[in-house]
Amino acid sequence: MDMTDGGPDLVYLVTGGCGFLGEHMVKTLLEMEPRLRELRVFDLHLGPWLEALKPGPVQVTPIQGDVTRAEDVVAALAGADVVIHMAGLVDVWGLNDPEVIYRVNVQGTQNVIEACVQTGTQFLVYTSSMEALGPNTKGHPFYRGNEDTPYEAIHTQPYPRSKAQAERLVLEANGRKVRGGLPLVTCALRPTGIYGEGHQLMLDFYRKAQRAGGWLFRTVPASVEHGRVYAGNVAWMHVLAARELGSRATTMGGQVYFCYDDSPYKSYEDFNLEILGPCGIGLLGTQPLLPYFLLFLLATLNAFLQWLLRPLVVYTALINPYTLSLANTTFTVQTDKARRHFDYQPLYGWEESRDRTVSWVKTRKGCPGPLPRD
Ligand SMILES: NC(=O)c1ccc[n+]([C@@H]2O[C@H](COP(=O)([O-])OP(=O)(O)OC[C@H]3O[C@@H](n4cnc5c(N)ncnc54)[C@H](O)[C@@H]3O)[C@@H](O)[C@H]2O)c1
Ligand SMILES: CC(C)CCC[C@@H](C)[C@H]1CC[C@H]2[C@@H]3[C@H](O)C=C4C[C@@H](O)CC[C@]4(C)[C@H]3CC[C@]12C
Repeated sequence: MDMTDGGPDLVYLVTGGCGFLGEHMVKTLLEMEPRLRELRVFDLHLGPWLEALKPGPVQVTPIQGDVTRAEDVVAALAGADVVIHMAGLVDVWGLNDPEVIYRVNVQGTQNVIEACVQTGTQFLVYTSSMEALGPNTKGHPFYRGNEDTPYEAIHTQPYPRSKAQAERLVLEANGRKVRGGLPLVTCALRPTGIYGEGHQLMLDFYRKAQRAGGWLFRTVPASVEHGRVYAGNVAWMHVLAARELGSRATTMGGQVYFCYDDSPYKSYEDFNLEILGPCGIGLLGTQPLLPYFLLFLLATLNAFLQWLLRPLVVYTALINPYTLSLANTTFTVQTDKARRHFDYQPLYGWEESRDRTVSWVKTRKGCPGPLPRD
């Protein structure tokens, strides 16, 4: 990628561009990447909001496609300079069969890599996850760690296992020769729990609290820190990583970066309260209102019901043994690797990130919507 000339001559492809993070990604690229000539938005389900972007100076090309179909990916990538690969199945609730999660998250990523090689696309930024590393099932805390902090990654669940496998594929592909003979340059970004406009789970908590008279009930000790990062900053980090991969290939190629910003270190529920508090929601209890063993029992019962009802219906509940252990294990990051390697600074400070999310929740207040994991 020629970094010297400032003209809009680059073609980007964003897979999963119509998801929660994808929408932030597409809008941030259009706003912040002046060298963009064409932005291809690839997704299984295209969002109607894309239409509003079409009259702008950058050519926005919606592509309905499936990352598990190699031919879809090759066709979408032909002639692209950069691919930001964030399509994936985010499923920690057992909604999908493990093989489906593998096919989309791992095989889909392999398809993206092979398509880069085949079409000559030289730059690939992969949206990984903190879960490629942890928390592990032993409940080991990862307290404000960085990319070099030793941690025993143990994956028993399909989603984190798939993210770890896909991340490895992406990093190992760094340096492969693409069509035309140039080396593929790859890196992976690992967001912690993302929040922001479009965060369905935040809305689910909001509506649940509304039905309970405006209250949430504490289930996780306040001392358990859970990493959170604003979607706009995660998107911005992808913009910068993609921009710099060309000129800093030796430094950045094959590297992982945690996504971080100024969002405060808090428990999962205390953080949610930062957003939902200004929307009129309170959190009851300074300690968990139910003892852990009861929550664990409930989570196990939910897992049992899921197994029992599987032949008839896919029963899912918010709390299962895995989500309970995720929420109850400290996992936070403190790092400056992205700043050192590609000059990343958050685009939005904490107050602005919070306020943007609060405003969004408020606008969604009256809107009916599904509560898929009630
Ligand atoms: N939400 C988080 O807290 C979080 C945290 C860390 C990492 N991530 C990662 O970020 C990425 C985006 O997550 P999100 O929260 O926006 O999820 P999302 O479900 O909102 O978006 C994923 C998008 O991928 C698309 N998709 C799914 N299967 C596809 C397929 N076979 N072909 C093409 N497109 C397909 C979906 O239609 C959807 O638009 C994922 O890779 C996820 O693992 C998310
Ligand atoms: C109060 C709790 C017991 C209720 C259950 C909360 C639970 C649904 C939350 C807790 C932690 C959340 C995950 C965490 O933020 C990180 C990620 C990584 C990312 O790659 C996908 C989303 C995910 C799994 C969050 C999902 C919701 C979780 C499990």
